[in-house]
Amino acid sequence: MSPECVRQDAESLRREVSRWESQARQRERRLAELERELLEKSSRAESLRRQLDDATRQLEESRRRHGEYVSQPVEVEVESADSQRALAELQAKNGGLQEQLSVQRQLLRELETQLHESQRTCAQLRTQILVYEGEMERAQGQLEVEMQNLEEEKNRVIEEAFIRAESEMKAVHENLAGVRMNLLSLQPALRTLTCDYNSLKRQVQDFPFMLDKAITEAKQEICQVISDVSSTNQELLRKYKREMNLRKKCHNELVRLKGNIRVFCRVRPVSQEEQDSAADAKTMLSFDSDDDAILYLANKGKMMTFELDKVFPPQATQQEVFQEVQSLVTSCIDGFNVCIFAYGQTGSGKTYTMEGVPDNPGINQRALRLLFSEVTEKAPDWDYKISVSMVEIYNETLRNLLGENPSDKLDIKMNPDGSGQLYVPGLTEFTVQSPEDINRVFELGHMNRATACTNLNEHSSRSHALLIITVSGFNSATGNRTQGKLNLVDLAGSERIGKSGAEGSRLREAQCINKSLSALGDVINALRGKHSHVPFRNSRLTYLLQDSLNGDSKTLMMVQVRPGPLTLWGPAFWAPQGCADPTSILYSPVFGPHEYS
Ligand SMILES: Nc1ncnc2c1ncn2[C@@H]1O[C@H](COP(=O)(O)OP(=O)(O)OP(=O)(O)O)[C@@H](O)[C@H]1O
Repeated sequence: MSPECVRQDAESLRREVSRWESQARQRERRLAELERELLEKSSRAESLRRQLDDATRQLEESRRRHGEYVSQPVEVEVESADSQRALAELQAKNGGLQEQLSVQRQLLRELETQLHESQRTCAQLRTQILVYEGEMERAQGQLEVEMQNLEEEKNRVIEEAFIRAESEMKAVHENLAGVRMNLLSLQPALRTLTCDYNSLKRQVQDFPFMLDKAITEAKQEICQVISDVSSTNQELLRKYKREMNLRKKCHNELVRLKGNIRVFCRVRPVSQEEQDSAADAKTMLSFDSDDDAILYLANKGKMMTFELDKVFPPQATQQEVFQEVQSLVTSCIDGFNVCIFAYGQTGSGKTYTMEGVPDNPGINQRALRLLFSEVTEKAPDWDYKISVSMVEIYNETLRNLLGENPSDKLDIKMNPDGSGQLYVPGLTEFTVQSPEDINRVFELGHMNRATACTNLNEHSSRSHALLIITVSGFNSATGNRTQGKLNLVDLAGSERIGKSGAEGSRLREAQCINKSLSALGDVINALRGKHSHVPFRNSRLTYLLQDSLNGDSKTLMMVQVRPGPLTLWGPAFWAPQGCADPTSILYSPVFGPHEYS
């Protein structure tokens, strides 16, 4: 039992005993009262008895006297009438005394009854007192036993605590001895520290003077460094401008040597459906493991070789493709206009290359993210603004995909500012400041494109989708300004009308697509051939992109190819030499094909 429990038990027993004691005291008081009452009643009974005795004595006296009178009746009768009157009075008195006696007797009986009653009560109370005393003795005995137990428990607990305290004391003494030892060994260290502290204190006192001196020296050095840096900056600025000019010259030279139009080819992987159909899966294409610019095509026992700027095999990833185009993308930060076209027949992977899929984005998103990181790196010298427009060309009609009314038709006009530049009145331009803005813009463009048609997949195959990114920069140090435009174009599918057998509105759609693709081919051929006249106005697409195809702008044609038998490939590989189809560049003297038997 814990000391706390023992203490609580003793406390409750103590309370119980005091309760019993107060009860006993009450009963003792009551007993005393009853005894006092008994005494009173006994003395009253005694006085009544005395009264009774007196009355009896008087009565006896009266009787005796009466007897005397009765024994001498004649004498009385003879003696006098007075005596007779006295006799009558005595008789009346005797009657009264008789009555009094009977009353006193009655009273005595009552008092005797009361006395008996009181004696019985007294006996009962005495018995009760004896019972109480017995109980009290028993309680006292119990209490003493409990007290004894508690005393023993207390002694045991105290003994245990004492033993514990002794062992703790011993441990504390040991610790103390260790601490004393440590203290002894620390004393020399303390002396060293005190010495160090004193010397530091002296140094701190000297510090303000030293600081003043150091600040003055540092100021002089900083002034010197600032003047050195400023002259170095001017030197660097001069070199930077010279490098920029050199870079531009080199680029122009490169463009002149290579032409500013590149052609890449991307072959998409065989889909599950195509794999299931054994005939379709048989591909006639092969690649050169040593030269990533060569594509082989087996046709009627002959091997044709196409030489392009770059060929991406089916396993090429979105990142690998983007890596090859990123220098073109960033050149718009330097003020160049750039066009990247995805060209190919329906299902060849144009949208996959340009837009990509949510978890693996294509050139559009990657280009915007790269532009963001590049312009951020150039801050704070350069301050850039990136704005975005989205346009769709369907049946030679221009639609504003970021506008409030995407079904409204837009027009292309000459800018009234006299710059000779074209512009599209009413075309919505969003300034984007973060990758989140880009996502919002793409979502809006996609939603507007979807709401304007009944079947988005079919519609997107038959319309050109353009993402136009304008990057304007201002260098606060040099005052230089730049403006470049990046046009990312997902062209409509390039099916041949004759083969598709289209009629009515489908025929008109196909004619429009062919017309605009031919116009694009004409423009590219005229630009590559450096013709004096370039027929930009022959289609909405080439007219809209005039600024971005002309001059020192850069163009990339990404020819998308779907695998499978030759019959499925469409005009990309079938266009006869000299045909206006833009893919005829594949047949140009530069790219081939070279036939081998
Ligand atoms: N490189 C690739 N890797 C994996 N899947 C691809 C690749 N290229 C295309 N695909 C898939 O092939 C299918 C057709 O591609 P996509 O829709 O991009 O073709 P498209 O040329 O844009 O067709 P359309 O002219 O009808 O718009 C899609 O399911 C696409 O996800």
